[in-house]
Amino acid sequence: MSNLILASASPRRQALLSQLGTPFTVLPADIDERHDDGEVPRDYVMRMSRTKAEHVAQQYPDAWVLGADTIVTIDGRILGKPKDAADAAAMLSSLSGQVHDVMTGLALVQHDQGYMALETVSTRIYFHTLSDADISTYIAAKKPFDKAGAYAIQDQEGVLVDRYEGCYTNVVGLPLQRTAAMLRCAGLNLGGA
Ligand SMILES: Cc1cn([C@H]2C[C@H](O)[C@@H](COP(=O)(O)OP(=O)(O)OP(=O)(O)O)O2)c(=O)[nH]c1=O
Repeated sequence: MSNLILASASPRRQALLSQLGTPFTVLPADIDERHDDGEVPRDYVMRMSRTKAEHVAQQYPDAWVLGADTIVTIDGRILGKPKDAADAAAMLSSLSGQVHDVMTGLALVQHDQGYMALETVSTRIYFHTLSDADISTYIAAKKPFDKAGAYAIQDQEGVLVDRYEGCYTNVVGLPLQRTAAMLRCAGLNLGGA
């Protein structure tokens, strides 16, 4: 067991964290991801990332545990992963021609030392205007059911996202520069990063 644990089932987060060069173990945290009524997006992603990290840290109190949660937010609403194709179509049509933010919460926890660091990172996304046919073609081809907001910036060949401002890796699920800074602050060595 490595001293650093990524509390995530996301293959994208695992691939991104590997780029920092520090060894880690993956242990997904199966938690309830429903949001509370009236909970603002920033509070929600912080609560989710903290809950994922703490869930694993309780079992491994001497390990450093990193949890993350990514959502799409538009007009104060939270879009998580779509339930089905109809939900995905409704999400993509609400994003069509609009500007939204992708927000990731990050939590680094170490129980034995009582350590907890929380961060949020936001990236602004400008979407193209999409027709109903664009939306159904995208959903049928890409099946984006495991993605917040029903799309993946890394898997859309420019048909959805016109441009973005801010951190790209944040949209894919793990803002790398901020994650590296958090790990460094906690005294964790990063191999060459
Ligand atoms: C908007 C967007 C989201 N996503 C992904 C990132 C996250 O993996 C996912 C949001 O779901 P999350 O609940 O943040 O993460 P997860 O369920 O994949 O993994 P875990 O909870 O175990 O850590 O959407 C993309 O890959 N590309 C994108 O463009």
